[in-house]
Amino acid sequence: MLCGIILTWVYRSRQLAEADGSRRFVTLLLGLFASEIWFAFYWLLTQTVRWKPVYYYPSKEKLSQRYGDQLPKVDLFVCTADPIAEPPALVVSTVLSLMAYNYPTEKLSLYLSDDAGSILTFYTLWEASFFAKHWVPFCKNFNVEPRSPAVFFSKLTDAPHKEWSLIKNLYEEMVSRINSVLELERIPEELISEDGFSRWHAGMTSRNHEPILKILLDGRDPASVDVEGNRLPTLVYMAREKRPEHHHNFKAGAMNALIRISSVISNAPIILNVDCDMYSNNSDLIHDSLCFFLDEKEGGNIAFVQYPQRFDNLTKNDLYAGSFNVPNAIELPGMDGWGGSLYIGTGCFHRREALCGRIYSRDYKEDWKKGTLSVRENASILEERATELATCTYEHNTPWGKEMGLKYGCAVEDVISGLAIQSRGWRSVYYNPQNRGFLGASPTNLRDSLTQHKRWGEGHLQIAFSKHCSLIMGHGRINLGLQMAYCTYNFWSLNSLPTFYYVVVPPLCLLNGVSLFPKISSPWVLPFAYVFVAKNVYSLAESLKCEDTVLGWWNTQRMWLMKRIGSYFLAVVNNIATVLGFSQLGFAITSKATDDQEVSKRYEREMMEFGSSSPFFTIIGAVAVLNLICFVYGTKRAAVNGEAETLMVQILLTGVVVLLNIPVYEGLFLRKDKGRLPLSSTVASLGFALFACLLSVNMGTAIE
Ligand SMILES: O=c1ccn([C@@H]2O[C@H](COP(=O)(O)OP(=O)(O)O[C@H]3O[C@H](CO)[C@@H](O)[C@H](O)[C@H]3O)[C@@H](O)[C@H]2O)c(=O)[nH]1
Ligand SMILES: [Mn+2]
Repeated sequence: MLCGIILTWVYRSRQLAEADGSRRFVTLLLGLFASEIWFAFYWLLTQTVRWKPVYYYPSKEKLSQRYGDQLPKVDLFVCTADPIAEPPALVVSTVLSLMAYNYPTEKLSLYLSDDAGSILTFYTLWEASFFAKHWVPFCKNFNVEPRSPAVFFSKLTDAPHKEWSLIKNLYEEMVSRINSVLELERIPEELISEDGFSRWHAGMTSRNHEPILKILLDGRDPASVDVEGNRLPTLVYMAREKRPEHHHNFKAGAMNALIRISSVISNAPIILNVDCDMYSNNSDLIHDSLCFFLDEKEGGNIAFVQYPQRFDNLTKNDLYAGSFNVPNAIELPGMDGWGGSLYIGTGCFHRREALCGRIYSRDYKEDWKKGTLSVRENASILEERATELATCTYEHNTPWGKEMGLKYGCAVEDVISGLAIQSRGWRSVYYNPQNRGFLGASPTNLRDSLTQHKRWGEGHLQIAFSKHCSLIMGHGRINLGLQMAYCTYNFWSLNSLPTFYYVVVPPLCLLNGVSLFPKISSPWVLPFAYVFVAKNVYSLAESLKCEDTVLGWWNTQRMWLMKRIGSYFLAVVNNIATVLGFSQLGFAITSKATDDQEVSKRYEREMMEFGSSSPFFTIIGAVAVLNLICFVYGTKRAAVNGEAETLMVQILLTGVVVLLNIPVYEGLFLRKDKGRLPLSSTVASLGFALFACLLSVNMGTAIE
């Protein structure tokens, strides 16, 4: 590959040297050359995450033999932020899947952070605290898998035994109560004055309210037991204080508040954090994860154990490339070979001390008994003490959000915080078990998917151009391989500009008969062809090895194009706007709810869902139309003027872009259903594409 790449550079240099006269042509070539140099550089970066992957096989039997009942306490954090975008029934299932872990219940405490500060979410958790009394023993007695009731009951339709129907009924009744409360946007009259509920009052909004903290189940209370008389895990609801004049720092703010309040209630040395849309798919995960931390030889410097983000709502050919199969199976283990994977925000077990900013040192000994000796305090006194830690002003003039907890001010708070932890001397582990640790919901329409990638692209770019860049912050602290591996993600967005250039300039030149590549009969075409074919065959083989389908790989290529010219391009624009002070950091929550039957049907049939207008679609549509026009007229022109030999590479290149964009043409011109591109996008795309073509015709004559 490297030889091929270098040969293409040789060709470009000679082409530049020979380009006599036309400055415009030289400029065009320089742009192309710069793009190619970038692609080569980026390709090189992606080799670092393929160099030496590491795979783990923990042995939980040995763990049990060695530690018996001396295992540490574990705190479980779940974040939710919006009862509309994140349906409470989903949140409850996530919560229950964690409460039912095969782990001594008295050692587990679950904390739910509700950034909406919604009484509806509180009601949901209150319901869950009752249902848990049936669910937890049921799971353990019948070895239920997975332990998310929503998923478990949706998998089996015929009752295998009486108990099953009984619990299923209880579950369905609970969900219907939750849903009717949501519909009415009001909790039942008789609950209003109950403890907990009474903390809500008129005038409270999600952006303006005092801190609310309620221990719904107190694990230390002998009366807090399930239907069989066994202790239940502690269950805590938290809505940190929100005031319009204080920035709340999105999920990072929520996580830091959770770290603090849990430190006075249970203070477990290990923290698991998951997003509300990710249930645990394996009830033995805690044991697996502890194998890493408690390993006597290797465990001492491990700060976090990250599981991959996997999804159970993907279609067969993964239309929106949401599976991340290749990163999950190859790139993240590849990072591990250099000292640890990224922290990706959910499905991650942390060492509390490392998360709180401790610098690693060889003689540090973890106190695994931490939190177990807490003095028996009255729950309401505990609540009061913890509430003070969830106020807006608590963090003022403290290291929270900087050296302590998750970092603030970045759209990928997880990645930047993980890098900071590694730069403090800790290592991380990436563990991708066969039976998939956590399962979540991936975006089910193009717009959501591109929006999510825009947020990520923005965050990563922000890291790349700050003092937190892995090459700066990591310099001398983490392995050079790991610094480079971080760059493959941090530089995502920078791919947008060269890609844009590559899908706009060569087609326009084709339209005008300007040849940018070697003749198809020249031997110089070989390195170009080799690099293109080898890169794609390799990526296809890799994809297939990671359980993608061929069509799935093709869809991934399309999504790469769309992400680069849509999400990443706007991420670059937005970053510049933020630097100039025109824009502010945001966190667009990914919607997890679709109740539109038609939309779901189209998703199942893998029809691209455009739906509403968005700047993404204007860009994507314009590029697609432009390539189509250039392909049709350029090919015709080449045939008529006998220029096929000199223009063939551009015809092929434009042809590939046209093929990738077939669903876009359908959405623009052919489809009639509601998922098609809106008329405004069609008009705008046509307008921009035609404008660019006309403009180029003028310039083309200038070059000739
Ligand atoms: O102000 C906020 C905004 C979001 N969240 C929570 O953050 C989580 C992630 O939000 P989601 O809308 O699902 O975004 P994703 O793009 O799916 O999140 C991915 O990317 C984020 C960083 O951009 C990481 O924090 C996540 O862990 C990772 O799954 C959810 O549980 C939200 O409830 C909050 O708690 N407070
Ligand atoms: Mn999510």
